[in-house]
Amino acid sequence: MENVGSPSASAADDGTPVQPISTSTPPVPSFPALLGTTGSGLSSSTADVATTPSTSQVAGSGLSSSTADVATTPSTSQVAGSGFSSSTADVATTPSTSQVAGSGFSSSTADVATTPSTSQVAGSGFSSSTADVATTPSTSQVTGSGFSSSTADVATTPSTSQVAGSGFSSSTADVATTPSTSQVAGSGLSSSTADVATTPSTSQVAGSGLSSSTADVATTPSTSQVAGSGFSSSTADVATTPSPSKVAGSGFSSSTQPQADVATTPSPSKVAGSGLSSPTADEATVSDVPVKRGRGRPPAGSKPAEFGPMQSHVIKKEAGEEKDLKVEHEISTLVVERKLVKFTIEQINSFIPDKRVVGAGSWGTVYEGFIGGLSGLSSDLNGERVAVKVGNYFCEEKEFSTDENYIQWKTEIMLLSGIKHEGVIKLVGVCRTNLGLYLVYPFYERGDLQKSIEVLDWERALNVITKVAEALRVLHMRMVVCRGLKPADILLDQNWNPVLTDFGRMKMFGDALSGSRTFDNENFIFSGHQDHVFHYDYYCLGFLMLQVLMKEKEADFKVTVPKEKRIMDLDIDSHSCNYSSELKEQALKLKKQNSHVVHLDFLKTGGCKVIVARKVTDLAFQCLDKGGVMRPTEKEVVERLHKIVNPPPAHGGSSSKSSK
Ligand SMILES: Nc1ncnc2c1ncn2[C@@H]1O[C@H](COP(=O)(O)OP(=O)(O)OP(=O)(O)O)[C@@H](O)[C@H]1O
Repeated sequence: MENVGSPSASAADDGTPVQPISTSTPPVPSFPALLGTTGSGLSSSTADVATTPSTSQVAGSGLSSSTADVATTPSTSQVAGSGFSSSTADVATTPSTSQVAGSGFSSSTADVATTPSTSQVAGSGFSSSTADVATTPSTSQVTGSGFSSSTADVATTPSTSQVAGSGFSSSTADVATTPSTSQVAGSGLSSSTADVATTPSTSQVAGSGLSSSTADVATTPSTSQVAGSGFSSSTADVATTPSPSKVAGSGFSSSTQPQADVATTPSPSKVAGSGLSSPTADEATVSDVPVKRGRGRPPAGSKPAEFGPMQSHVIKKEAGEEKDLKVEHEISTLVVERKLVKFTIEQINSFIPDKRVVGAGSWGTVYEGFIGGLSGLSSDLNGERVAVKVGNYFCEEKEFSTDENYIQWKTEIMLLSGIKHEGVIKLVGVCRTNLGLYLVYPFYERGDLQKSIEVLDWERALNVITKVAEALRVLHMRMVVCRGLKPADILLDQNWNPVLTDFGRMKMFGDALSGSRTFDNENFIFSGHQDHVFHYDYYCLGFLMLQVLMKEKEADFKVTVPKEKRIMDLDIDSHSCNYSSELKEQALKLKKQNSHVVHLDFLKTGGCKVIVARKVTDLAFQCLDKGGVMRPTEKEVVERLHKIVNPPPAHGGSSSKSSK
């Protein structure tokens, strides 16, 4: 595959500002003038009240789908190589265009868009562009291999995201009145996020590296640039002037105003040669983790973790051995940027004096705890019941920064501190010592869904399914994939509302598919291609739905359900739903395994009507469609569940909860 575009700025060594990456748009892939389908694949085009064509084309193998409601111009979707191209527009007055030239996935969605929402992939990769109430385009382009995502809500100007080489570029804006721009020219990650930004939040990588720019209520740009290889991060809250951060050579540059509420001057940070620059408004916080270089004995006065149950697992290392500069920077940056509470090991131990274990997994052990009246902690934490997750051990042979436990710990922190949603667990705080990694969350007394799956009544069961689907959609909008959602990863609050937990295994888009789920995934993962990781989550959701409907703790459904506990026996053969032959085969296989679809309890206790149970079952099976053709979109899954939970009034009356 050809990478079009190259870094337009080279490493400077004299401290001069980094040249911005050329904003010229990568060439639009040319497509054969095809109408309909030429290779194998599906081409579907649907329009309601469309005054111009809704065009959908497939040249190689793949799926091209184009849907328009009240579109006055075409909603165009094209696939030239193998891949998936989807273009959806509601009340769009200009085209919503989505194109794939190589293999990949290109999705363009616009609601009430008055200009195009454009999404293009030229090489292999993923390009997604979503706009709600956008008055100008929300553009997302990948030319080489990589990922480019651009999302705008109520954007009045474009939210642009571009990848020219291989890499990841994400640009998100809420109520942005000017562009939120994110660009990668070489390989690397460039992420730009703005909430209520009135000017651009710009993030650019020219060489390889990471450039991240985040602004909340910023009235001027929050700029972050990397020209050579390195890391550049710029964060501002209620900033009225720029928080620029630049790296020209290789190195690290961080500019943050973490404790300034209304910062009126820039917090600039620049590295021209190689090295570290972090002149922030809060340097004490950045440097409060002592930086150790090389090997050495533990510093005088340092205490080992008191963790009784953990001691046997911990491979003791000389303190300082693993504390390389990179790890320190990573942690310091995370703690400061994400405004995390960093607990000491003494505090962690005081939270869990009796070490009561409530759960365990492959990463660690979870203890029930309580934050007592500790000085030095904010008052809203005192008195909170918490769960403390303790990493199992570090592997001595590995370099610390590449240790899988450490990577999962960091992933969990990065993802959880970046996503605030009622369906996603909150991170209360973190702790790291030479011997242990710790994560602190609110405590969920009802525990995980696996423990409670048998006692859920119908209404709660439907509520769990719907809220998990909503949370999954939110994760996907942030480009996070679960990679193996299962009941043990869903905690239930006092009101039986679910929250997703266990984010260590989740990934930002771009990693190979893996997960702890064992069922059938070798069949499902058609090619191991990155496009499918999002679909895989919905496959898992389908499975989870069946587990809830059948009150099955186990994922493989091989357990034989006693006859008296059997459920409504779905007559799959004569069933009127639109199962594909492959899906029907799968449903029949499940049926043969004595697995039926809705647990008898639900019907017996007057919990649900057969017709409603069937609707949920249909949806679950469609999520399970291996071929992916029948699988509903994320939006559709959530909308259909909402309609099931709260159906529209039959005769113009008010909507009522009649899902029973
Ligand atoms: N906040 C919490 N409140 C109550 N119980 C919890 C909480 N967090 C986790 N648990 C319990 O601990 C169990 C293990 O937690 P978790 O799945 O996060 O660990 P893990 O080591 O990351 O697991 P995995 O092997 O799936 O990666 C959960 O299934 C749940 O029963």
